[in-house]
Amino acid sequence: MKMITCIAPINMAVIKYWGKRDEELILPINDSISASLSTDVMCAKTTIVTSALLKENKFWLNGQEQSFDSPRLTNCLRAIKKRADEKLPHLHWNISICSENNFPTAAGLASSAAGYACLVYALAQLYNIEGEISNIARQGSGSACRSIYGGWVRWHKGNSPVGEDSLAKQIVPADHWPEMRLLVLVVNDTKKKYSSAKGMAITTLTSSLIKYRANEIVPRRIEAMEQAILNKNFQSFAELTMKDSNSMHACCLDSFPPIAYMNEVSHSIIQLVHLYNDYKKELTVAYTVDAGPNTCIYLLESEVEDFLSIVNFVFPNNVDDNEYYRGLKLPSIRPLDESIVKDLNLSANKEGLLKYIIYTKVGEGPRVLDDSKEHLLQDDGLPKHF
Ligand SMILES: Nc1ncnc2c1ncn2[C@@H]1O[C@H](COP(=O)(O)OP(=O)(O)OP(=O)(O)O)[C@@H](O)[C@H]1O
Ligand SMILES: C[C@@](O)(CCOP(=O)(O)OP(=O)(O)O)CC(=O)O
Repeated sequence: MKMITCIAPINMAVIKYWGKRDEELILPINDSISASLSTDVMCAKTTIVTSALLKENKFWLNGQEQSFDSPRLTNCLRAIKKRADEKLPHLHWNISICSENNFPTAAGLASSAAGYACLVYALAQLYNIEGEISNIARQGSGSACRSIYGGWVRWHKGNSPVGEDSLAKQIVPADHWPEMRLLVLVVNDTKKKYSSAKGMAITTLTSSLIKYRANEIVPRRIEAMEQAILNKNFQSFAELTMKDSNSMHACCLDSFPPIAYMNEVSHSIIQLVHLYNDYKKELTVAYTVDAGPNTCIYLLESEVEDFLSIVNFVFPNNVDDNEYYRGLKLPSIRPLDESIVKDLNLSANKEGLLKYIIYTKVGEGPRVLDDSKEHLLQDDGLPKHF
């Protein structure tokens, strides 16, 4: 019997992956860049057990048994096993997988990225595989390849038709830009209508704008973004981040039928960011939105207090603070200055448009949890809480 438990981070893209050139192998039409986010705040956790006594392969996600036959899971498992030493006795035993996300699944918070990065990383440990595994995680979910590394990561789209060069590389580690923080403004954490996979398939098939984005816009923008990160140039980073998010959502709206992931709340957060940056006379906060209405704000630690007091004024809530503010410890949140309310002509929305706010930072890649108390499975391959 062998058992392994790992955790892996979600990541938040600043240059977005949107569109595939190969659906089955999950090969993208453009490079993308993201930051992996602290596993202390949000992570997927996966335990795998393999034993000669297991009668069949099993998979549980967030306490619910799932089919083991999903093509994405099968592809990852096949690709990993191909890299393992044929003589490993346990390579031919069945496996039990149990995974949990400590944040909402399939709600536009990159659960598939953390989930498949964790699965592939854990499988690689189980079968003693060394070296590049991001191109295997990619076959679970494209963005998962970036979660194989910590810090700032670039997914190179590659040119090979079979995808061996479509892999992620770390640009710089997590401690390169230690002041960088993220506020995830959770607008809606229910399951969305179009998964990223479905949405980007419609865009790739029907949008003419996406071709211009992939061939002209992103190739230029990606190099500028890499430089902005290397030089810790927040002005350039913020401009590129916001423009790229807008570009992805413009392509979604250019799809036929159009896909609208953002809602009115996302749009009013975006307007607020622009208003705030104009007021500060420089770009001090940057928004980015994935395939859902939740809006993520990249900002430096020194800006968190000011920006959050504005967000709280514009989006009042009556939720208990311990429930509303999640993640890292926030600086004290103070009421907004009357003068700013006047200068910016701010008005408060009705209560409850934001469900909660996650405060986090750039973090490390996947890792093994050695403590046996962390395992989600028992020796017999069944979940502990079954
Ligand atoms: N911990 C996990 N282990 C394995 N698979 C997972 C895990 N978490 C999520 N998944 C898979 O990812 C799917 C959700 O992916 P989807 O792209 O719809 O949402 P998301 O990743 O939360 O949002 P987005 O990618 O748009 O930010 C789940 O239905 C499941 O198949
Ligand atoms: C908007 C995005 O978050 C899209 C992520 O798409 P997925 O990686 O979830 O899609 P599949 O490859 O089909 O699983 C942008 C990004 O993370 O780059």
